[in-house]
Amino acid sequence: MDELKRKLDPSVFNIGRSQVGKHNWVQLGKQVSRKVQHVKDKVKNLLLQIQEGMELDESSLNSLKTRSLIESKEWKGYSVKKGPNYAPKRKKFATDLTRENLQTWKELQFKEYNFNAKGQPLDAGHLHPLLKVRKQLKDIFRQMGFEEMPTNNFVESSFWNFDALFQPQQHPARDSHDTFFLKAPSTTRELPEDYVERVKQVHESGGYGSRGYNYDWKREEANKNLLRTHTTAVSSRMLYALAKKPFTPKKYFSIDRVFRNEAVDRTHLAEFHQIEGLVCDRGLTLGDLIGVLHDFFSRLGMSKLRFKPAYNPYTEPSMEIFGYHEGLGKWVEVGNSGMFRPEMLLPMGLPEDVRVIAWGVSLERPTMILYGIDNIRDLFGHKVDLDLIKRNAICRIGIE
Ligand SMILES: N[C@@H](Cc1ccccc1)C(=O)O
Repeated sequence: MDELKRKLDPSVFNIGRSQVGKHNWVQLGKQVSRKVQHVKDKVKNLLLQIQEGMELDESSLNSLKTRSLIESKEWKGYSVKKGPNYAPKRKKFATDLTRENLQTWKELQFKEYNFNAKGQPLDAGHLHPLLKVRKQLKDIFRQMGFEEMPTNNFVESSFWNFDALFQPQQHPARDSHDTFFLKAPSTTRELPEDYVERVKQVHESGGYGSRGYNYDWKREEANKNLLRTHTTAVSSRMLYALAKKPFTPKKYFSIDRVFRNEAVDRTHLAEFHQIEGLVCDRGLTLGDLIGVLHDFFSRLGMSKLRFKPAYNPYTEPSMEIFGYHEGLGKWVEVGNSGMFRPEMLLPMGLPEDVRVIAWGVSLERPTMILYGIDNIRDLFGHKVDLDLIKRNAICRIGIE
């Protein structure tokens, strides 16, 4: 024993000693003598079996594990088999109802429609919402028999913008708070002299049944150039031109830009667009104005209107217009209107029984309501939101 212990590695000696005792392979005494001829190395055989990939019973595995001769590992594998729709070539489904496909439909398999698929985004130019709404308004005016007035002059004289409209020269709207006056050219080149004289008269001392304003009317004030503050300046020029010819009834409209020296905020810009309509005919009454407004606004989708007495220097009576907005479910202020004063029409030379009914609306307001825009600066001006123009749907005015 002592000799064996010296010769062998201690771990081998220990295992051997416990195994020979357990299996009774040798006689242990003073002398060590063999008791069996053959010893089967069971452990070696088990390890060889594992190496070959054979499956072992639980107790063998456990005995190997406790001796740290093996360790267990896990891995995942997949097996791939042919499925029920297996085909060696990709099948092409028919997608269109063409003549050929219809002739051979029995042999074909049609692709199912995907109703959830989104359409291709259109990569194209887009009209600005103001242009879309302006187009619809122009159509409405034309359907109602209105002619468009020429509005291609942003620069106007104070005379046509204010004086001809019986707006007194000390009116607060005329001072530089609300009006942009021009530096160059600062004054207008010519005005119709005889008409200017009649306007001066009616401002200073009245006439045509009016008392006038009783102040010193100054020509220099009337000559001053400005950026027109309203398109009613265009209406005054058109009515004057109309008065020079034998009278014919007219219906005029315009949609164009106006300028006001205002603090810019969510609802105000220093330049915006006005929609102007007027009807000029003999014997018109306030009832005609209300009737035309109902016709006009119901074509815009507002058939419920309310009127509130108001004041304009050039109209009497004057009315603010409120419309019930079905979409918003509330009353909104939509414009201003009135019948032009005799002090304005008679100096022009229009026949005495001719009346003019007129109204003005901003273009931005209905556009903002239609497109759900709450900041006017997203719509117009240098901060305009170009994405908003791309994203916008087509909105139709009118619900009738
Ligand atoms: N000119 C007015 C609108 C209006 C036009 C015609 C008649 C009466 C009022 C404005 O600027 O608000």
